[in-house]
Amino acid sequence: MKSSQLTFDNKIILAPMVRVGTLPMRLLSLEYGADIVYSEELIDWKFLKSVRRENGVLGTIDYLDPTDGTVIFRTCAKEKQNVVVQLGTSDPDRALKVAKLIENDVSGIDINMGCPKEFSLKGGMGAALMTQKEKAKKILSTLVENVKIPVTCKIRVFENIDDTLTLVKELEATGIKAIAVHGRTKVERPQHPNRNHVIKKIAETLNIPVIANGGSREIENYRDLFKFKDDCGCSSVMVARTAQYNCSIFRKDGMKAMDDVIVQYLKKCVEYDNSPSNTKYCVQNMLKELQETPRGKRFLECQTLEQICNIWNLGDYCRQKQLEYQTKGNFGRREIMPELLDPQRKKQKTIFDNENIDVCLNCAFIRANYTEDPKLPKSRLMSYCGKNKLKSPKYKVFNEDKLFRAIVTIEDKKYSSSYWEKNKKFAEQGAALVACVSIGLIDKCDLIKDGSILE
Ligand SMILES: Cc1cc2nc3c(=O)[nH]c(=O)nc-3n(C[C@H](O)[C@H](O)[C@H](O)COP(=O)(O)O)c2cc1C
Repeated sequence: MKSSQLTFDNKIILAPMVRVGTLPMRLLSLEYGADIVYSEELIDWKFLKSVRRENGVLGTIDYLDPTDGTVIFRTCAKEKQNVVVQLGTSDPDRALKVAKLIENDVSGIDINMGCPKEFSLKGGMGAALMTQKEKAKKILSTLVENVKIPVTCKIRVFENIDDTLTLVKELEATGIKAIAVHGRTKVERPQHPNRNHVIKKIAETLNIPVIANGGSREIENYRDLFKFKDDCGCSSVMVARTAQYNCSIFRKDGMKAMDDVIVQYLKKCVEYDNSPSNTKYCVQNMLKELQETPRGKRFLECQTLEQICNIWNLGDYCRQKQLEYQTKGNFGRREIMPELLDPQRKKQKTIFDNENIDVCLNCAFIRANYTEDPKLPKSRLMSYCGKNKLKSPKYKVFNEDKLFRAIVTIEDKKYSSSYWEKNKKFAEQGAALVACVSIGLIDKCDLIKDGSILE
């Protein structure tokens, strides 16, 4: 219904940020006080090949890559009224197909017209659209005419104010509900001053809400958000980098300490089974130079959500939650749904399944747990075989999507870890670890304590 549609005046908004604007960050920003949260930029063709699934265990709606089950976009009811998906596109028809796919799950669609990255420009997306006005207008008008949720776009500015004003007037005429303006040109970087006066001119010229962006350098606390937006003559403000470092910037009552924010963020990551790599990336952004401290270095070694949580004393919370989810059913990120597998991957999975593994544990190899080489699982296994006059262990490595799993064979018995490692060496160590536990060279309880065993 029109009356319940998202509006864009007097709003404080989390800006679209690749890898940062995933579900846990969006939900936490809303909890702290953001009015609207934008997703990271999602490329149209990735969305188009995705499959929509309602995840009953997590209570989310997932758009999954059918070839490997990875999450392209995850959303949930808690953000439904406030989330805008940002699309990277160069084609009205593709953009419309995506919009129709997602229009019942989100509250708005934004078109990225400001990204200056080579990948976007070469694909005719992002800032390339600012110089291909007809195409830009066609994308926006196609969406406005055919989808029931508001459409917005996010641009940068031209060197010349008049060119910028001509562009925004034409974009406004397509029927978009708001326009976010990052006050730098395509070639300018964060160290260049933001052209607040140009944003102001745009706000004076247009009738739709103009969302001021680009002010992170001048935004250190909640009050600064308002100073920046007033300086730009806008009623709404969108913030990226300041929120990337500490999303409690949205709190009226002042910012929270970094560790408090990390704890709240990690809880959301566990609750919504965010991928360890994405979680790690976002926490790294919050830690900044603190990554160099002993705690930061321990954090950098982490490979699983549980290991990351341990550092902020949330290990028990993480284990409990994961157990709860496991008993409810399949919620795993990398659990591949057989019906979605393409024929090539089906073949690979079958090959792995047919290996008839004798002992399999979900066991991650954590390099930091082994200070001396002779203590490494592979070395231990090798010396065990030598002492007992057995043939040397034989390793077979499997590779899927830049992730690795190995099987080690000792005396015709096959051992493997079901955890996919980031490289071949780690995969072999993981398989050796399983063999060591099974043979009794390493105590399973120790592995549970140090976070290597994940179930
Ligand atoms: C890590 C990161 C990722 C970003 N990803 C996107 C994106 O996906 N789409 C987009 O339109 N802008 C993206 N931006 C640009 C921001 O949305 C914003 O326009 C810019 O950082 C200026 O705002 P700020 O001064 O508040 O940081 C990104 C910026 C950062 C720092």
